[in-house]
Amino acid sequence: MRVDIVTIFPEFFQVLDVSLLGKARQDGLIDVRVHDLRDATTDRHRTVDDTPYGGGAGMVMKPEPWGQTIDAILDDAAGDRGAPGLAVADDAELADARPLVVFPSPAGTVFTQATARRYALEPHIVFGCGRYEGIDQRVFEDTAERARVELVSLGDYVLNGGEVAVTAMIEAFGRLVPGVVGNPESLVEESHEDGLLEYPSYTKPALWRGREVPDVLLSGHHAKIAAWRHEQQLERTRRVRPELLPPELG
Ligand SMILES: Nc1ccccc1-c1cnco1
Repeated sequence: MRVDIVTIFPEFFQVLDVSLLGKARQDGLIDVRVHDLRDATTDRHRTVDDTPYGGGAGMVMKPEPWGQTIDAILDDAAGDRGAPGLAVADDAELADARPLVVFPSPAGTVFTQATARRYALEPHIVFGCGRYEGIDQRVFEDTAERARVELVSLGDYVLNGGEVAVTAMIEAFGRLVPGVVGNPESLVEESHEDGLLEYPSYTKPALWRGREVPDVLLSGHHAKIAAWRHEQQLERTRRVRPELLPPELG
């Protein structure tokens, strides 16, 4: 899987060199390439934004550097995908074959575990990190002529830019890419994986500051343990996130 990130803060993504994702990159499972948007500027000050048409506070990111950078990435990836003259699939397949370009945005659809699962199956995703004031709207429209474009939000709060959101999304789908996590079993029993919040977990010692571990977890009775854990999931979900409960369990 190839991931391209366009940002004015390339150093921000050094975080992707450590931990699980660092190993996935070393193992060649995820090929992450970071692009400095300012490299596509032509003026001495490497300007990437300007005042908004129609007035208002803040600055808007200029379209030219974005168009040039995204075109270069998509042209490079098209070259990776094989020689020119590639058989052109019919419309349905072509839509699936086009790369995915994701722009974190407070105006986007909310990123969920289902989004992460879908992204983990994509051969190539380009992430465009904009500022809160936004990227010139024509960038999304122009990019949509050659790629699938998605505006995605992490939730209803304000960030200064897309870099934090992209890091979170890469962690969320990166761990689902086959081979990244050693034991795929560990991906199954997690919050949101089955639509419910996860059950509480315990480990040694059996007694800690006067607090014991639930007896059922020490019983060795696997069916009872599974039933207790599922009940805990339902109780926790009902209490903390009732909107996640399936209608029949609401
Ligand atoms: N606030 C933002 C500003 C810029 C790019 C993304 C966001 C964002 C994404 N999810 C919530 O906010």
